[in-house]
Amino acid sequence: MWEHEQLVVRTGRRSGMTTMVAIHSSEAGPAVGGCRMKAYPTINDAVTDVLRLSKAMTLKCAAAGIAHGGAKSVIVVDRPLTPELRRAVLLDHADLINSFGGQYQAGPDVGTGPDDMVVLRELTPHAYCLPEEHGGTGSSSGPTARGVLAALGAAAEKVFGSADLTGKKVVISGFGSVGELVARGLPGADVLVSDVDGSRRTDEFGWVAPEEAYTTSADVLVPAAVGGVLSPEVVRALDVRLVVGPANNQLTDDSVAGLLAERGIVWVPDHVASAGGVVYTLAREDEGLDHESALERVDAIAGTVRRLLA
Ligand SMILES: NC(=O)c1ccc[n+]([C@@H]2O[C@H](COP(=O)([O-])OP(=O)(O)OC[C@H]3O[C@@H](n4cnc5c(N)ncnc54)[C@H](O)[C@@H]3O)[C@@H](O)[C@H]2O)c1
Repeated sequence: MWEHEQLVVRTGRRSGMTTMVAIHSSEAGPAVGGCRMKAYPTINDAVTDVLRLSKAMTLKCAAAGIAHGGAKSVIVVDRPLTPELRRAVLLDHADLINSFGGQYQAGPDVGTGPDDMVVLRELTPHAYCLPEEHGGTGSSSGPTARGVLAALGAAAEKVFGSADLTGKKVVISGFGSVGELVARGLPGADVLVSDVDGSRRTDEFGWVAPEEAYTTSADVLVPAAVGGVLSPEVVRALDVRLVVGPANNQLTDDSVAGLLAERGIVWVPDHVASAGGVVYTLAREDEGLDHESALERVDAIAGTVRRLLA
């Protein structure tokens, strides 16, 4: 059954490139979600991604108690991006965002950042996370990592009897902006990191080859790269007690949650664990809260995880 409110796919008049917006739900309020800029094998793959990601945003806002619905947008990269072409496709995308009259509000996601939001803002007011010098709150990676750490601590209380992960072995798959901050937020833990980009390797943390990240024996696994990583086959091979991380849509389908439970592995749903960024950004940019008060909202993810696991 079609459960989304809208999907609009458009060819940009400046760039000739395809961009799209999916609004899953605006029942709870204007729909929010990041703008992903990425190459896809086919347009259908991009459509599938934007539909799944927009639904995850509805769940994320609902679980975090935010009065917003869920949406997502995608810019399909189909050729090498020069700075001029990047700007052209962002302006095309801004036109598309504007056509929703505020029912879709965009932020950065994989492939885009605060500077891209500045370009969107030239044509639409509906863009969050501009750099601080432009009046925004910048990258949401910090608050997202903080929310993951809050979720991790609460889940560790349940699984290991203590939120303190000192001495516990933690594998982080995806040593990007969030993964790195999560790694740094676990002093005392035996942290191993993994990334398809070998240049991310550092002496600061142990290293696991990306193809071994999901089979390495550990206490905790943190998916912090891409979605669709927990398939039935992968779950059968997991050798951890707890999975919690920021990557959106970690399960290949909902039934995998049952397999995790059968194996006695506690999994914190990604739409709960990864909400720190959107919680913080909306608290600051919509409600005008100061930094510390917005971080308190992020830390409240721990309470949500405790209730969920109870
Ligand atoms: N940044 C945020 O505020 C935020 C908020 C919510 C959810 N998320 C999700 O969290 C995840 C990480 O976000 P980020 O901002 O750190 O992204 P990022 O692009 O900075 O980092 C992702 C890292 O994963 C690596 N990677 C890609 N494919 C991989 C694979 N198959 N195995 C191992 N490593 C791989 C990349 O090389 C990169 O270093 C993404 O799924 C994102 O959608 C991020």
